[in-house]
Amino acid sequence: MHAALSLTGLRKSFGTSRAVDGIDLVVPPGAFLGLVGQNGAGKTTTLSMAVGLLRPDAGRSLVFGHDVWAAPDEAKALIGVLPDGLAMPERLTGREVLTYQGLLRGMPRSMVDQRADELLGVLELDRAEKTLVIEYSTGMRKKIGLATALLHAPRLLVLDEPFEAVDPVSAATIKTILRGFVAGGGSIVLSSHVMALVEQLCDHVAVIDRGKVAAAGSLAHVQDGRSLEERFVELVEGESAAAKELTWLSR
Ligand SMILES: Nc1ncnc2c1ncn2[C@@H]1O[C@H](COP(=O)(O)OP(=O)(O)OP(=O)(O)O)[C@@H](O)[C@H]1O
Repeated sequence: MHAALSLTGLRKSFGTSRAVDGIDLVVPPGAFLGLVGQNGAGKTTTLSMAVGLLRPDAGRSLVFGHDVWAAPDEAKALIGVLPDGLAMPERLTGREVLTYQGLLRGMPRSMVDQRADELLGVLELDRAEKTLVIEYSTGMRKKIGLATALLHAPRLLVLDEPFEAVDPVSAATIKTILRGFVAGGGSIVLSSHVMALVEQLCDHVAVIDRGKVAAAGSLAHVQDGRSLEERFVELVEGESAAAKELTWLSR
């Protein structure tokens, strides 16, 4: 059986700075993997290359065995993506965004309408009916982005910080949707800075540090008997930085 996602030797430099430095990662089918790492570690760059939004300098990304660059139609039909800093058609309403995306994917209009109704309802995007995306809050943009990623019922979801700026009620809804997606046989890769959330939701973890995989595997394997936060700090050697103080703030 093919892996849901298989990354081999992914590399990307921006100018002289190497953002991703040889990432190898396998996401088994049915896995819910949390990708964690410090700011600038290379998570977004890795995920963008994994889904075919950014061309790597070297390496491959296979989605259920389909190369995202050599066989983009097959690969992209299987993935739903919530990219970082989502570029959206700003002058459309939330419903129009879903209709546009659904029709672009070749879905029948009746199916697009029915799923859009359900997604807007479940994600409580009531205002989305009439409000243009340009007027959305950050959290609403995340939610309509997630709805877009789910619309065509993909087999793999790749979500860049899906809970960022989302209120607790909506976060609970999103967690339920994602758990249901995995229970139904789907696979998920999500990036997050919130270790508690990764521990709560994910069964696999990959820790990225300075463009490389510092640790990857089942949650229990990576935790190695400690909390994910403790293990993370240890792996990325961030303890000394975390302990630094601004002495001039003390009175
Ligand atoms: N388009 C770009 N041009 C130049 N440098 C970039 C570009 N995109 C990313 N970088 C650099 O690549 C490195 C990795 O960035 P990336 O956004 O992948 O990190 P990240 O782990 O997602 O960080 P964060 O947690 O802060 O979102 C950083 O040093 C960043 O400055």
